[in-house]
Amino acid sequence: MTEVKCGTIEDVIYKNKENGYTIAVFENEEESFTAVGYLPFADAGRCYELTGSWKVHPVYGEQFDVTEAKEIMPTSTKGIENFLASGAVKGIGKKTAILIVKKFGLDTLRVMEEEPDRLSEVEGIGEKKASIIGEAFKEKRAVADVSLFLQQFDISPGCAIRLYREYGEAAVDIVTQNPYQLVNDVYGIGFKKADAIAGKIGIDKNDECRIQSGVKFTLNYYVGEGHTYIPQTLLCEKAGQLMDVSTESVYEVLVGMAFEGDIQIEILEGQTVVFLMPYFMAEQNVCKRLLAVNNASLKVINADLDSLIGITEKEKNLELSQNQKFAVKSSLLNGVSVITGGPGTGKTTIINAIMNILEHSGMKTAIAAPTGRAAKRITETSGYYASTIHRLLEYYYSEGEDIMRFGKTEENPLDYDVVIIDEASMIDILLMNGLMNAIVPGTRLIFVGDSDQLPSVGAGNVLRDMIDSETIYSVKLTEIFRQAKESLIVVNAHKINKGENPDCNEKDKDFFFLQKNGEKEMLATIKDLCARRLPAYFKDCDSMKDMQVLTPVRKGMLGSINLNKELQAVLNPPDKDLAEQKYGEKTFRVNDKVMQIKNNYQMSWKRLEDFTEGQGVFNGDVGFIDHIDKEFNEVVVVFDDNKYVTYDAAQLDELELAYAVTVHKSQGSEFPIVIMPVSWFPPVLATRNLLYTAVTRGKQAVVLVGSMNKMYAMVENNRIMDRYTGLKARLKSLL
Ligand SMILES: Nc1ncnc2c1ncn2[C@@H]1O[C@H](COP(=O)(O)OP(=O)(O)OP(=O)(O)O)[C@@H](O)[C@H]1O
Repeated sequence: MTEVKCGTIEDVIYKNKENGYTIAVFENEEESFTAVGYLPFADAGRCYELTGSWKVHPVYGEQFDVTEAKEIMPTSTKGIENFLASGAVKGIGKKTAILIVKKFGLDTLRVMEEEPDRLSEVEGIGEKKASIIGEAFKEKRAVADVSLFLQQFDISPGCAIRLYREYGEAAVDIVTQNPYQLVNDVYGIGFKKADAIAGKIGIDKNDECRIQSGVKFTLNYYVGEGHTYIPQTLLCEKAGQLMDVSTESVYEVLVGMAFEGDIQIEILEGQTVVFLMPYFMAEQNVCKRLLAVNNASLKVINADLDSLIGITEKEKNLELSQNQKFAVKSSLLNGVSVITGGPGTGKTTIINAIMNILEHSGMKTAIAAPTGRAAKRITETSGYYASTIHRLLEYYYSEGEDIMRFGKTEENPLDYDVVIIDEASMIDILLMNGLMNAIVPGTRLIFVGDSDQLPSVGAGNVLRDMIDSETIYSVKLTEIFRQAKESLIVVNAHKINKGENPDCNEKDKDFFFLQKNGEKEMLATIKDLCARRLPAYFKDCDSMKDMQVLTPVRKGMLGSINLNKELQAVLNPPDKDLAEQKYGEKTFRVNDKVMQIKNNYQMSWKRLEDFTEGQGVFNGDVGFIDHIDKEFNEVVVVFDDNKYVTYDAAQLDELELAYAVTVHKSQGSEFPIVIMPVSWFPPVLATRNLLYTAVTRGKQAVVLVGSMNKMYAMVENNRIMDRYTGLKARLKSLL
């Protein structure tokens, strides 16, 4: 029989933060009881009106099974104090809760809602904090209403906050009118979730909005896998399967979508293919501009190149090989050029030589790389300042449009005679598009990178496509120089790349293999290496900063998720002095090594030493938790260059532990010591390419742990995931 009960949470026994499923002990004036169900934001001290019925659990006995839960405001002073002390309102912790209730008593919640300024009458609360608390309370009340309504669609409290932040009061209307809109607007809601909501609302399977959304979802899925387009037949088949509709229904909707400008249907090399519009525009534009820059006449260097190379060799006290000289010359003689090579083949040396020559020639030059870490490394190894490509292009967050934009554009281009882009294998097509927009013909554009690395995380295969098109001048460096040859990491990387097995465990060398059987033993060894053996051996190395565990996968015992949990337990165990903040299954603790997992151009950072401020935290940025403010439920992370970034509780889904990261995420970064498990991994991932990328991340030592045979299998597995990208064909056709 359905009943309605009110009560205050005494104790939370279990809470799934993702979906709000909770088991909690409630109390009211008459009884104490256990309730089970979806309770938004459940915490001790909060009051609810529960609708449900009594059930008898075979083990735990009688429980109140909740079908609907509505948070209500407490009515006693003790209740208000407990509610505020629960962390329900940002900015109020236990101590402040007591002081506020002491001041305003039963009038507390009204004051917070109607006269938040008056909170500054409480000791320790300034005007700014009063305003933060007022805003937070307002948002809390509104989110509670939205969340209550969205419970029926299994939308988690965390998602409800994001929905409210995106749509404000209109959230409920948008969810019920076109849930598919959420897929585009709200991080964390994908097609499947929107489709489940639509199912509950009763939207028809063949509804046009549904199919359009399914098509976009499928295209986005392929973009996420690195493709810029997908063959039309494959798209119809996959989207049809996803939505359980016929391929014909998908095909019919495609035409309308193309008409609306959401997608582009094109015949590429004899095949009908479909692009999401931004990727089509980017490919076309990149192609057109690359050719324009390549064919433009260049500012003349007023000296003989051979003699400039001679001067540089003298000044730098080195003799460039024939191939290196050739690379230097061709990069200065062509509008666009590419220099590739594996580790130790002299890419940095060539950048240095080119920079030296350009300085002598009075050319204005910029060096940039796709990631902050790569840019920092170039500055450290070459001595020339390098920025990220984003910074070079003066990115900013455009508040009104809610997107990231570049300040450097076709109308306001970069003012350099030469632009050198290092780690070019990591540039995806959208970033390349931004770059090409800002380059005027007449600029020399030099791409340097290792085309055998894994391709960019984002869609496209820009570097390889430029090389394979044979329209851009490319030089491949193959010689490994003496100093580099002393490193087994370098020698083995080249062996792996050629399909040969690496040499391991040579005395006084830097490439080690620890043979271990079974995943449990591998995991135990990795933990022991990080916590004890490696710090004891490499005395100068910091196990948090200088060692990096890499893994091919996210899931499983040796996946990054589990490795992080296990490594956190040994490298930064719980301690009464280290504050913690939970998010779903994750626990963040002060000192933890963490990684930002999506580009967030809006997120603000502050540098304490010079009070500079800016916006933008990027996918792959690694930092450490500096402190956790329990009163504000905020986690403060310090990233490279002492940039402090504050995450509120709802933003913690953008953060992951980073004791272990996937090899894909590690691209462009280098670490003194790299440790990687080698077990059975899915063949699409356990490739030569991936092993090569992982090994080349290590500078001082690479330690592989697991099965030697599995490593040999990876070397054998020369499967390169082909990406559907059109840049190569476009470049060829325009030539
Ligand atoms: N022409 C040369 N003569 C002698 N030594 C050279 C020459 N070119 C490069 N080297 C040396 O080879 C080593 C590797 O060169 P460099 O660091 O430029 O390669 P890289 O391709 O940038 O390597 P990585 O990708 O690993 O950073 C360095 O010690 C460098 O001094």
